[in-house]
Amino acid sequence: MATKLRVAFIGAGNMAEAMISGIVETKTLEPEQVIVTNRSDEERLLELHNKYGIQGMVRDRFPIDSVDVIILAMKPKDAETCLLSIKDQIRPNQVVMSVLAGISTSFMEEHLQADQQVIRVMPNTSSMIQESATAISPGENVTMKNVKLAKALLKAIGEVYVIEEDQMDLFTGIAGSGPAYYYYLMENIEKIANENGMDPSQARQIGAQTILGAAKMMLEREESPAQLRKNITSKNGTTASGLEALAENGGGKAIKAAIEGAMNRSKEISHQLEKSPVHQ
Ligand SMILES: NC(=O)C1=CN([C@@H]2O[C@H](COP(=O)(O)OP(=O)(O)OC[C@H]3O[C@@H](n4cnc5c(N)ncnc54)[C@H](O)[C@@H]3O)[C@@H](O)[C@H]2O)C=CC1
Ligand SMILES: O=C(O)[C@@H]1CCC=N1
Repeated sequence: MATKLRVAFIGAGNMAEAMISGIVETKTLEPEQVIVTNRSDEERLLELHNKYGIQGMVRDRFPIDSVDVIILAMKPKDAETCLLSIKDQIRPNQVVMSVLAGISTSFMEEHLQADQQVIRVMPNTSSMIQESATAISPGENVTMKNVKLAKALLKAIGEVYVIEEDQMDLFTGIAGSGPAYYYYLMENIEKIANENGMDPSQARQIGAQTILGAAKMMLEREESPAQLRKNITSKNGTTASGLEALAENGGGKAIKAAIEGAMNRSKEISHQLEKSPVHQ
């Protein structure tokens, strides 16, 4: 990683913090190489400065020319205004990365200068502990050198996959939103454990270790998930009963609906923005 590289986050919410935490804690960048901005919430900027040592400043005071990489981390609905506000201030050799759900590289390119280098990124909040599954799709003008730079930067927050942009909505449904499904599963495990007399914090440890073990098996073993499942399932045993109940209660259907729901929302955000008056 270039030692002098300077990176600015526009947007100081949960996702920006999760990424900053990974980048600073792994020492991929020194805190003074990272700037975070928002519109006006100085208290939040001070909080991030105190936690990570990075520089915080409100958007109007931020000298955008002073950074090499700009990471857009506001809500998708605020993207268009933000892109138009930076359009005339940025140079072609600055890279604009966006972590926004549903914001395509062509949308960014159309709202910036014609030759602007842009990269669409989809991380998740496990960035905070350097365990994100992050996808990137480079825009048309980005150089290979800057794709490599983006990969190196994002490696600080977990695993990085370069994917075709037409897979980005699906990736968002599986991985960007994905941690929430496992947290929801865990909330329910804790609830059931509590109803059956187990301390919720102990249930959380046990449930999380079980998810972690299964995740590691899928990453480290060659068997398919179906085979790994079969290996646990004794005839007339407990797992068979559990899986039967899961199927009878629409387990597979629920997982499909969740991923498709998130994927379709990502597509919908793109379509809504493309139809917006400023865009036309
Ligand atoms: N939270 C998550 O798990 C993930 C979020 N994302 C994407 O990250 C983006 C941000 O999400 P969160 O951090 O959860 O939202 P958030 O609501 O916590 O943070 C958004 C931030 O953007 C700031 N902001 C809005 N407009 C601005 C502007 N014009 N200039 C400067 N700052 C501005 C707000 O003040 C706020 O600090 C979203 O677009 C979302 O799609 C992507 C992957 C995962
Ligand atoms: O809920 C959202 O829209 C964002 C994008 C992926 C995760 N959180």
